[in-house]
Amino acid sequence: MASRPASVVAATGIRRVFAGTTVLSGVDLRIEQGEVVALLGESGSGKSTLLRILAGLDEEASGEFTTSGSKAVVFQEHRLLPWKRVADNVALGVRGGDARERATAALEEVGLADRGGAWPSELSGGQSQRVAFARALVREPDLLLLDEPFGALDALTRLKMQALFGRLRAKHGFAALLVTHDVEEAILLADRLLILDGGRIAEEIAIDLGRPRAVDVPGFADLRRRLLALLHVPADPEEP
Ligand SMILES: Nc1ncnc2c1ncn2[C@@H]1O[C@H](COP(=O)(O)OP(=O)(O)OP(=O)(O)O)[C@@H](O)[C@H]1O
Repeated sequence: MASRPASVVAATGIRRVFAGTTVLSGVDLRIEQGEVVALLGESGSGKSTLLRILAGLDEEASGEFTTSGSKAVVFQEHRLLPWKRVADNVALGVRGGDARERATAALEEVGLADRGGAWPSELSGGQSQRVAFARALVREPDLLLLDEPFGALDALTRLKMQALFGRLRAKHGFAALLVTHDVEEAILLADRLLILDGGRIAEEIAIDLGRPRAVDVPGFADLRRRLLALLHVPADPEEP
């Protein structure tokens, strides 16, 4: 019998209280190797808090969690160091004599092979976010933790970045936790959806729409409508 692949994230009973207010009251979560899980929830539901905990950036949380393999985080803002050139930003913290070559290869993968010598201030928002992805990829992560990585981009750039993410994922096979407000993005990119509500995972939905996937595949609209209802958003702007 084939053994079950190890989970890249296994968390149970994650709790986080800020100044007497319970934001996470007992989150259980597993992410399997190569699986993309989108985390949805209303504003303030604790999505970023959970992601930061899993990234190891919040030591005040309680509960148990393990992550296996290497991980990298991409935030809504690119967080590039303005005093380092693009390639140096990507290579930052990468050990080994081939760090430079690996940074160049990662930049090539995100379509910015020719911008390694540029300063971050010379890049557009979309390009900067590509660099942020290159900086994550160069670490060959088993797990990407993504906090609204396309949230600050214009709608067209966002679509291009979603396509880039799909290609990178198909090639590298990393697992990801994708925090997003965008219901369509979640359905397009994820294998499974989680809805955070009341401090817990209130709903879990496997997406069986196949790949490649587009907004017009059968089942997409129904799932979108169901998710909007779960998030208490009217599907029709004129709905009373
Ligand atoms: N460092 C902090 N100190 C105090 N309260 C915090 C802190 N970080 C988050 N919170 C509170 O925890 C709650 C959840 O915040 P979080 O940013 O995780 O929500 P979110 O679901 O990611 O929201 P959004 O979708 O608006 O980004 C909010 O009420 C927020 O004010």
